[in-house]
Amino acid sequence: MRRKIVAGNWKMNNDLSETEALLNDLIEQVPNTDVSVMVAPTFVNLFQAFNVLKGHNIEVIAQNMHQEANGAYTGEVSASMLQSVGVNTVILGHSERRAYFGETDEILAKKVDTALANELQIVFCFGEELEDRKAGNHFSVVENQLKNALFHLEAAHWKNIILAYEPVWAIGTGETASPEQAQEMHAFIRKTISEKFGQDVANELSILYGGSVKPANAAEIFAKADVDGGLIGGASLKAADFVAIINAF
Ligand SMILES: O=C[C@H](O)COP(=O)(O)O
Repeated sequence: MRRKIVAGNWKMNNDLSETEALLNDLIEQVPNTDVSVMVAPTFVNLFQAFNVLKGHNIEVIAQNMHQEANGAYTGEVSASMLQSVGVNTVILGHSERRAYFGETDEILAKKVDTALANELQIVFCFGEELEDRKAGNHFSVVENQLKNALFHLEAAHWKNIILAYEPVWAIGTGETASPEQAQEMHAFIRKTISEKFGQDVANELSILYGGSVKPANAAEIFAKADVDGGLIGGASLKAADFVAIINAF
């Protein structure tokens, strides 16, 4: 059985008191559910997020990490630093990291290796830009992103990987991929993984959709056979909206 997951990526939002307030709202409102619920606050609030959520069924995850173990990388955070505050899961490859911070497939392949070597689970993000889709190149772009960053892995590694397909044109724009577009791409991704790593890996792999998921559209996206949940940006910043998305399963 594949895991159903709803993860909130808070991006660079919420200071300490806002973080505490939103987490307390989530404690009150998140239902008992078979959906794995995750939230990704900014680095400086991870430690306090664990304190606030102690004993509650919401996982605190990180938005990023550096590929090196330690050293002279001013402003960066390592895998072992994340682990030392209790983090077990890290988002890698978000399109904003790729676009604004120059994260290439090659860097991401290294980050993936470092995360796995440190026994972190990965939410690996990828997705095409609008020009790619308009040109009809979206499948090959996605396939290359997967190949370049993940195809050097072994089948056994995949128990620690969650994929998040996020078409860049749908992130923060209010424009969502249609449920059919999401399903078509998710099925392609599962087939691609199956061909390389085998049917068992593909069957167990959770593939999330991200890009303007809201309470109004979550149910029809999550209803699709190969969509196992969502990576939620803007709508994860309001407890009521995030909880409505969890309840959309
Ligand atoms: O990580 C989340 C995605 O970038 C989606 O963001 P969004 O829901 O604000 O479009």
